[in-house]
Amino acid sequence: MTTQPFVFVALDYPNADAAWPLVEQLDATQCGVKVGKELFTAAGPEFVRKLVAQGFKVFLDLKFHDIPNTVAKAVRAAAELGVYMVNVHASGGERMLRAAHEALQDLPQRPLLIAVTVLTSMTEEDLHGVGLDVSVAEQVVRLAKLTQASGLDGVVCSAQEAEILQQQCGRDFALVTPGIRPAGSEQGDQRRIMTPADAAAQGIQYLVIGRPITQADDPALAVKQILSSLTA
Ligand SMILES: O=C(O)c1cc(=O)[nH]c(=O)n1[C@@H]1O[C@H](COP(=O)(O)O)[C@@H](O)[C@H]1O
Repeated sequence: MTTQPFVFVALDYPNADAAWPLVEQLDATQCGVKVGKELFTAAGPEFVRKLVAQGFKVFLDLKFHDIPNTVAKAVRAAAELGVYMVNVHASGGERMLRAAHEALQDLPQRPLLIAVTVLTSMTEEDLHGVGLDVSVAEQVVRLAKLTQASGLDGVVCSAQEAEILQQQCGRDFALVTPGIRPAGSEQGDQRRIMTPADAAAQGIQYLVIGRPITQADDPALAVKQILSSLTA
């Protein structure tokens, strides 16, 4: 039996005022929220603190990718906001991953530290375009193993790679999967997608869902329908 995944609603809005009406309709006991580059750049740490104060599990998705010292300090600053999860790019390499992990160790309560493997918008052709002559699955597994060996809690990948990652990294290694698309919804720039129900059946721990909710006529209803599809 698989446990139902926890859903992070991606608050991909241009500012706090645009995001807040949806936040007000969400139940913090049923889902979390993700703050990414657009909203964080506009609304900043204050907005993240406000979400945390409202009781939301917050995934701060800033995908840090820099030299080890810079990423370690950035991850530490994110942790001090009280977020539940923070991410870095696994392709920053082992020393960067270890430095990020190390930076959180003395905190009484630390966020989950997750590394992005291959963005869900990318295909094998895109990997070839950046000089990586491997399949998506090979690259995802390679980066997930590096992430795990560096002490992190899990990876961002597509739900399509869940099975191979569960085989290669075990079921306790957290999988965070964007690229979730309910049947009939627009794919947009995502390439490696799966429906919420199919992703739930894979035993994935965390789903990230943005536009199928934020662009829906009734975003709050879209959240409810997605959550109920996970148990169906
Ligand atoms: O780290 C992420 O959250 C992330 C990684 C990835 O590989 N793909 C990906 O889509 N995301 C984020 O997940 C969200 C997906 O949004 P939608 O495509 O609108 O559902 C966006 O906020 C992305 O920034």
